[in-house]
Amino acid sequence: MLQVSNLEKHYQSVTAVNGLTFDVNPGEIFALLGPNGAGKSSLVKMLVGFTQADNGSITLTDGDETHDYIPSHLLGYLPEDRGLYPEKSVKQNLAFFATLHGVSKTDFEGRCLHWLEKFNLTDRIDEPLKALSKGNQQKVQLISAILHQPKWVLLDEPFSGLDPINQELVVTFLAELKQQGMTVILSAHQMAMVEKLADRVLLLNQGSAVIYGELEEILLAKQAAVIHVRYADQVDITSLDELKNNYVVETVKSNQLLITLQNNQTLNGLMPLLASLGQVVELKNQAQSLHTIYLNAVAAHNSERSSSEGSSVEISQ
Ligand SMILES: Nc1ncnc2c1ncn2[C@@H]1O[C@H](COP(=O)(O)OP(=O)(O)OP(=O)(O)O)[C@@H](O)[C@H]1O
Repeated sequence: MLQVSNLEKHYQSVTAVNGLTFDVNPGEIFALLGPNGAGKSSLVKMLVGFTQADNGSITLTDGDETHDYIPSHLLGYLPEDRGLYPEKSVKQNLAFFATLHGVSKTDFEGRCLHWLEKFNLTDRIDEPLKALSKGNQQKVQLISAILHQPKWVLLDEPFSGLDPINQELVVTFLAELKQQGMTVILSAHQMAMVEKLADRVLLLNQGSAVIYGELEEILLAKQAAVIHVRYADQVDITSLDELKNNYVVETVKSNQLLITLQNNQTLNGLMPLLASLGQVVELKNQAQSLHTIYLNAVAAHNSERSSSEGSSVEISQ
């Protein structure tokens, strides 16, 4: 288990990571999300021990041992700055990393062929890396990170630079790592991919946690809150004060409403009001994608931050 508590990282005047607390459970796929500059890479570098935290703690428990970062013998790492040997062949590159991690020759041969086939790269095995497209080089780098079958896999933006077909291959790749019992932490900007595979997510903004938890629960909570209603005929919400004054109602079309339930409001309370407006022919939850949830949460957090900064400026004046 990985436990992060009140972690902070400052660079001169910039607070890159601002008091983060979260856990990563063994065997799960954990996604770090957030806009550019949110602090993901700074966090990742502390998790792998490349930089020191200014405050707080990281505790990795592995059997009887504890570590204050993920040690290299337990880790498969795809760093933000990629680096392989362009003049060497695909196989030589992979063999180099496998040897570095003590993988036997027999294990290497089997795993190398297995993953190259999964990524449609089998026939490129003897070509120099520089002859491959950037996306294909990235796939080789991904393979190099996990050939030694580490317990923990940390991937900084594994989808970047890949076309949709190759992004899907990476989703399959990550699902297989999970199946093999590895714990995967990844940072990513591709919400559709994250939605397909993450068990839990941590959304960062300006170094702080904005959303943290089970992906399924996050999606369900948002889904339950927005109700789409379609009537047989057009309706006039101004005729019903109790609805328009107490609920957030948006008229989508003359016969369709979108209602966002606020704290403590329930469908039971809403139903009689909806029925009194006209004949309801369809009532459904409006699913929100992770993409929309992300955008709304970041926008709300930014406006909260700027209004609290604004008020503190007024006080200091
Ligand atoms: N070495 C550094 N020196 C000074 N500031 C830094 C350094 N590294 C990161 N920062 C700043 O810390 C903040 C967080 O950056 P970080 O790279 O961790 O974000 P990120 O979420 O990984 O962004 P991206 O999605 O663009 O990779 C940014 O404001 C960045 O400019």
